Amino acid sequence: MSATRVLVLNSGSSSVKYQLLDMRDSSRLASGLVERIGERTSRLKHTPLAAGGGSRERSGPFADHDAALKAVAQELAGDGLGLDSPELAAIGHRVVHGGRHFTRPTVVDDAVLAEIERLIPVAPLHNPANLTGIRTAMALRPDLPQVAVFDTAFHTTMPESAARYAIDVETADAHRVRRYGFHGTSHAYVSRATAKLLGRSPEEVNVIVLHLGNGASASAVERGRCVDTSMGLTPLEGLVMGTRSGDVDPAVIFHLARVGGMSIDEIDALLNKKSGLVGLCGDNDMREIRRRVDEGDERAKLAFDVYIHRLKKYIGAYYAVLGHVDAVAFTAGVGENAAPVREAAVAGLDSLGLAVDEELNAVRGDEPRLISPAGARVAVAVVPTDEELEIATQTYALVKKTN
Ligand SMILES: Nc1ncnc2c1ncn2[C@@H]1O[C@H](COP(=O)(O)OP(=O)(O)O)[C@@H](O)[C@H]1O
Ligand SMILES: CC(=O)OP(=O)(O)O
Ligand SMILES: [Mg+2]
Repeated sequence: MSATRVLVLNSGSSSVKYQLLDMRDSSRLASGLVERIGERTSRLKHTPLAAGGGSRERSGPFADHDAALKAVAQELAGDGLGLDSPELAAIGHRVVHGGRHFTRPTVVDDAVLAEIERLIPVAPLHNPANLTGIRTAMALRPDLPQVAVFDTAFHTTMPESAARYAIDVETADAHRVRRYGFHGTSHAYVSRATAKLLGRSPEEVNVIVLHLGNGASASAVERGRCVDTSMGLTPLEGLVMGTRSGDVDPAVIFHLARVGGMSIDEIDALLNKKSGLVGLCGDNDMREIRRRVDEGDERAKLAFDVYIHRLKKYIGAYYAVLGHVDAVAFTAGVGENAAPVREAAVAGLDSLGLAVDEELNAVRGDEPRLISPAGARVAVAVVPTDEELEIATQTYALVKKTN
């Protein structure tokens, strides 16, 4: 096959991240981001890496994901990297919810589109954006394979004991209520990269991966296979996130409806958009929260403490699930950049063999690195995730196989 380039689209609820890669050496030709789609202040930042130039910014407004992607296509064309290029082999799409059906990357056809659409109620912030991304890309290049790479796929190996909620089996099955897990592309990539950092193969190690971005999730990876993860039916369960509550007693919902007089939609918006760090202190950016903590702000300290307490609980839980842990890996925006979060999350866990070396933890960089003291029983690592590279790799492998 002569075409060796893959365009990856990671469409979020209000953003699109993209990368164009040459899969001969996995090099990046261009990357970019459209933020705040649908708002008046939306903007596009495009970095043509192959051309060696700096980033270009373009302000919107981009009314929806369709408009945003058309603008991305124009930017790429401006660098001679347009979607009409014969060197483009496929377009890879992050799709957040694939249910139980999709366990591996899949070439999109009408049936696949229909299934992604059917799953919208369990990924209302994500799947609609993913669908628009696929449809717009299909319209621009109807001849190219469009490949869906699912956030849920890596977690389909979870045993029933971890995937089942303890609710009536018939009711759960009738409505496909179970724990699916998300961020799987990142958990897969980071657990493998962590094994590599340790000089071992993925099948030889047990890793706890902490993906701490705006959305956040933890996973327990046993010899390369996911055995538990913190997100559930939807990306709301588990850790404290930027705007999502993570775990709450389900009776909070009944209480807010019955006693608080709130509608289901209002409670949904509360838990998904007005909770987590933003609900606790008004900010969802960890940089800002740390700045406020350092100034003695009590609300910011409360938010930080609740965030860390939950994170620590999951580290302990997954330690128990795995029995033996070789490494704990921190990744995504918070995990890769926020040294105080990493330090606080493992503080006091020496008896589990977990500790962070203060100097190593303070080092910044883009490469996977150890931050535990020399000779520690469990490695603690910072392992930058690269969901776009992983999606491109899976996409290219699939189209090469089918061509
Ligand atoms: N230097 C930093 N220090 C602390 N936190 C950071 C830093 N840079 C980014 N973050 C955090 O990372 C978050 C974004 O993470 P990211 O993985 O890009 O999220 P998403 O993919 O969900 O948008 C920001 O909201 C912010 O809290
Ligand atoms: C599934 C999920 O939470 O994704 P994100 O972190 O991109 O919002
Ligand atoms: Mg992310």
